[in-house]
Amino acid sequence: METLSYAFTGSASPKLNLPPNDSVYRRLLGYRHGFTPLNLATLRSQGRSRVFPKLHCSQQNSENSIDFSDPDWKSKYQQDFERRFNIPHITDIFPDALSFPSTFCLRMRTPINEEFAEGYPSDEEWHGYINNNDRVLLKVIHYSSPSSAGAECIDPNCTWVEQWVHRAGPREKIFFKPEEVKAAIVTCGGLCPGLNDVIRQIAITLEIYGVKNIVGIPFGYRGFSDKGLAEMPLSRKVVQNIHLSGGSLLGVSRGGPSVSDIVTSMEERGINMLFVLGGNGTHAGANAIHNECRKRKLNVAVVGVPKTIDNDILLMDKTFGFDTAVEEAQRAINSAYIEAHSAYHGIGIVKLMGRSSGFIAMQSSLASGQVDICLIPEVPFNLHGPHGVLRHLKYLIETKGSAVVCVAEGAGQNLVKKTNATDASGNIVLGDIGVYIQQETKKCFKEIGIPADVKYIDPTYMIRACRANASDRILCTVLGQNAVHGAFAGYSGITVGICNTHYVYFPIPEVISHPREVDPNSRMWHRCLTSTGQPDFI
Ligand SMILES: Nc1ncnc2c1ncn2[C@@H]1O[C@H](COP(=O)(O)OP(=O)(O)O)[C@@H](O)[C@H]1O
Ligand SMILES: O=P(O)(O)OC[C@H]1O[C@](O)(COP(=O)(O)O)[C@@H](O)[C@@H]1O
Ligand SMILES: [Mg+2]
Repeated sequence: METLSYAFTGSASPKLNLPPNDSVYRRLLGYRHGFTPLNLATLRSQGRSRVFPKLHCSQQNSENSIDFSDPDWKSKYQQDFERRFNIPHITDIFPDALSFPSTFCLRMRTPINEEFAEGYPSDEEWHGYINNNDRVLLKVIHYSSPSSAGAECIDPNCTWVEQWVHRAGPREKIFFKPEEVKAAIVTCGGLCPGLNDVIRQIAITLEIYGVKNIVGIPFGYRGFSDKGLAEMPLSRKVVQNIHLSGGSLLGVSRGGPSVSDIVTSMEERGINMLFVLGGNGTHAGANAIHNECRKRKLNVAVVGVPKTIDNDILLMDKTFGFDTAVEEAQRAINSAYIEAHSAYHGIGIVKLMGRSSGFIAMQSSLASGQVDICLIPEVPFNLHGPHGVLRHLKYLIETKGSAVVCVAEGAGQNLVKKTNATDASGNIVLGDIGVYIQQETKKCFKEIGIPADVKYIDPTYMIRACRANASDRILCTVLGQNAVHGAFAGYSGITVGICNTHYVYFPIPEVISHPREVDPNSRMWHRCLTSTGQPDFI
């Protein structure tokens, strides 16, 4: 568990040992999913039971909390936030590192064929660069009370505290000479629509800066150690059309060599810019690679691009591929609906991805308007019993004649047999909740003597393998370009993201301290419930 010792010294430079991010803090204070003691009491007094608060009251001791009676608590919190969200820069370890005018020309030239002996062209009069002090507001809602839906509060009064993160984009000064760069791109974890778009944009943008040595590392981190896997040279020509198909040009994998072996391999290959496309696990690896490079005093930029179909990375509006997944899931849900609707007492069950977060299931259910029951990992449910899913299915069959269930793969894991297995990356292999619900539904309707025609659809890999839709492609394009801008600007140990529709750089640890989850007290989840019309299943 994260350390929570808040030592408000009142000195000019307070040493606050704050938790890695707000939601962790909220969790530990019992504010998980926005349920402060206050709003829980309010909701209960209103007789609203659609809440599943888990208050960890035992953790709410004085040692674990900010001293809100300190008149300076807010500015201390902000100072500490500033420190946490500071993005590591090359000058942290090489204070004398030289910078150069950017070769990324806002007025398009062709630096690819230029010699730089005369110095670099600069467009500093153009006002098109990002200033290092440009910031984007992280939270944009001022909740007037902790009882507001989805409230994210720092103190019991839900005081407004501005929290800023760094704006992404090209800087006027760069810290790498393009002709000295060897850039590598690696894609890790599971597939996700848009991987090729990001690879493409990174390669293209690197070329615009004037980099000639660009390679792809095959099959994830494994490609650093497996001698049989050769680097893939990349250029605009090679990547020109790769976005037209799904998957990853470079291949993906789970597991692989140790961080130390990866960095040794990077040294041997002369890689000084590494672009890492992956989810929580990959980013943990990227951050460890960044730290190891610093330990070895290597002048290397490690920049992540969050890739997860599950949309489970903290603090971002969304991750690329998620919109495409939701769109593709419509086909499966619609098929389930047609099958169910056309059958006598038809029940369609669709399982969608989402290891620990139900974003795909929630958004797909909302988008389709055809789902009667949406089940996600964040909201516990009973299958059997008077308030269980099966009882509601019986009601739906009796009243509507058919029903559609959309279940996230990580939902109801307490109901299925544990596999005790892990994949090569150490992720727990989940029990199959979709198959379990299918079997129990068939059994239940047989027992109660009501005919039911149950059809089960598992479209998971079809959704993951497709190419990105137009909106995801734009997101991939901007993220890929910003990753390159971040590396040239001398940042490392960072990842790119979209935050309140603006593009930003985050320090990696802040976005991966735990998987982002659907907040059962959020307006979005309540909208989903309004749309499906489902009751609580507890
Ligand atoms: N804590 C970690 N430290 C270093 N590398 C990690 C860590 N967790 C996972 N990895 C590596 O990151 C890669 C992808 O991780 P995985 O969890 O499979 O996918 P994702 O990045 O999509 O979450 C794997 O090669 C795995 O070995
Ligand atoms: O079959 P695989 O390759 O292990 O992938 C399954 C996993 O992929 C995911 O869609 C995404 O996981 P990652 O973000 O770790 O790639 C999970 O929801 C799912 O459990
Ligand atoms: Mg993972």
